[in-house]
Amino acid sequence: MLETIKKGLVASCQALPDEPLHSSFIMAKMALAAKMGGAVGIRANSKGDIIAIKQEIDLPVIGILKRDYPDSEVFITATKKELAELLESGCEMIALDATLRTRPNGETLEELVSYIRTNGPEVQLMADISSVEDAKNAEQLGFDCVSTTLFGYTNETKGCKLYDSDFKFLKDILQTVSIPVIAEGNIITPEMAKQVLDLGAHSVVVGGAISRPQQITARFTDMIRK
Ligand SMILES: CC(=O)N[C@H](C=O)[C@@H](O)[C@H](O)[C@H](O)COP(=O)(O)O
Repeated sequence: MLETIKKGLVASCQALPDEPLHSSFIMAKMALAAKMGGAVGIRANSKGDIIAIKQEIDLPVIGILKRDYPDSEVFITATKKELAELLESGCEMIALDATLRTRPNGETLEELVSYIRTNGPEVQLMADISSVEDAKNAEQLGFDCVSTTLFGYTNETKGCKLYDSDFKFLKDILQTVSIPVIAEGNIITPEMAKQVLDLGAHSVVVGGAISRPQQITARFTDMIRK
């Protein structure tokens, strides 16, 4: 999958239960629209959405499974249970929270990596990271790539945006690891997508700016009200 998405756009097509477009049917159509627009890969949440997307189009999929646990802040593919479900979805790559935070049920990131390498050796692994330390650790554990997904979404990085200080965080990660770095999170314009690729990102994942109409609409209404 990494070869297919090189220097291309991956569209994240996700709508959680509290979002208006929550529906595997709609996510599959969203993915089709993204393909028609030139996306080379899809990032999607849940076995049901991924299966629906795979029935609609032939692009490779980065699968995740978001689930909240009471004993941990980790919610993107947190435990082996989510990995097992994703292995049944047919996705080419699995992304998981690779922060150094404590996981639910005391499971460790190392255990999860070895679970996938044993049970789905053909599936590539993306580390969703929030810091330079996360990135280093993920490379050591043998992840195939890292993504800047969680920068701005942990207690330590709350309020940060990937584009802050001219994408300083992305530049730091690019200097830290030698595995491919995917730029993801708050990339909201075509210019930003081009910029992160020019900086050296392997590919770029865009979510809300493509597939969350409520976010897109708010960008217009916020500007009009100013
Ligand atoms: C932090 C978190 O839960 N991120 C999720 C990860 O899959 C998605 O909700 C994001 O849409 C995705 O990362 C793309 O980012 P953006 O929608 O900003 O382009």
